[in-house]
Amino acid sequence: MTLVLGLTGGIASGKSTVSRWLHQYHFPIIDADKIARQVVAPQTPGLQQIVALFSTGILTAAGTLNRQKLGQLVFADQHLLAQLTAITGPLIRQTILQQLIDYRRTAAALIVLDIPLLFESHYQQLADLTMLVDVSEPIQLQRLMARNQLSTQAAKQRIASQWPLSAKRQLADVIIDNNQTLAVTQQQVLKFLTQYQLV
Ligand SMILES: CC(C)(COP(=O)(O)OP(=O)(O)OC[C@H]1O[C@@H](n2cnc3c(N)ncnc32)[C@H](O)[C@@H]1O)[C@@H](O)C(=O)NCCC(=O)NCCS
Ligand SMILES: Nc1ncnc2c1ncn2[C@@H]1O[C@H](COP(=O)(O)OP(=O)(O)OP(=O)(O)O)[C@@H](O)[C@H]1O
Repeated sequence: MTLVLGLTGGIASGKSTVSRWLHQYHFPIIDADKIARQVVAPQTPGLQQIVALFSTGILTAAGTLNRQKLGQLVFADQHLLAQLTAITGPLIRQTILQQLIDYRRTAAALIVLDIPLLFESHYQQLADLTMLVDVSEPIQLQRLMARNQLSTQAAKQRIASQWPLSAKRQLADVIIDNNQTLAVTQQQVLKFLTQYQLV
């Protein structure tokens, strides 16, 4: 029996951190951010569509997508973000669905869907259970600014481009509180795995 876990959070709330721990137990991870990078790799239809929308100025000298520049543009303009997501969203969904089929065939006890926009894009329908990696807004802001070297305004714009964590809290089955140390968070993940007899 396979349990499909929809893992989500807000930007910089700690999804990748929790996902890395789950991967240490050899559970397969379907990583939407990683897939989002694959579907816009050089020579893909995804990258061609982005160039058609933003011009070749959105490429690096090496011909790859300039992610930093694109992030600066789209997170400052909701309309542009919607246009980008209209290109990447269907490509990401197709890959997620295929990976889910492939991993189901391996009869893994747990498959993790690590998807930032799990609720916004209705991916929770694919999951048996949803888990939210939760943080308070001041801590989220602080960690995001530190990790991405962003100003307060730019970090706030990125947070505002997603549903607030307060809304996601109402929908999640399991909430992991990531406001404290990594060790405290890890304990909660272990408790979950034990409760579901996955370790
Ligand atoms: C804008 C881009 C180029 C910025 O790249 P960058 O390497 O700086 O960030 P990265 O991809 O690692 O994303 C970091 C975080 O931003 C947030 N984020 C990314 N895309 C979106 C989006 N469309 N809407 C809201 N938040 C988003 C997520 O929390 C994600 O974990 C990139 O995020 C992107 O291509 N986004 C569109 C694809 C997408 O929708 N991804 C979400 C997968 S569900
Ligand atoms: N409990 C914690 N204590 C201190 N720092 C933490 C903690 N949890 C995560 N971090 C740090 O906060 C940042 C965000 O964490 P992480 O990258 O796991 O978030 P994420 O939700 O995957 O982000 P994104 O949505 O942007 O991909 C990272 O720099 C990480 O090292």
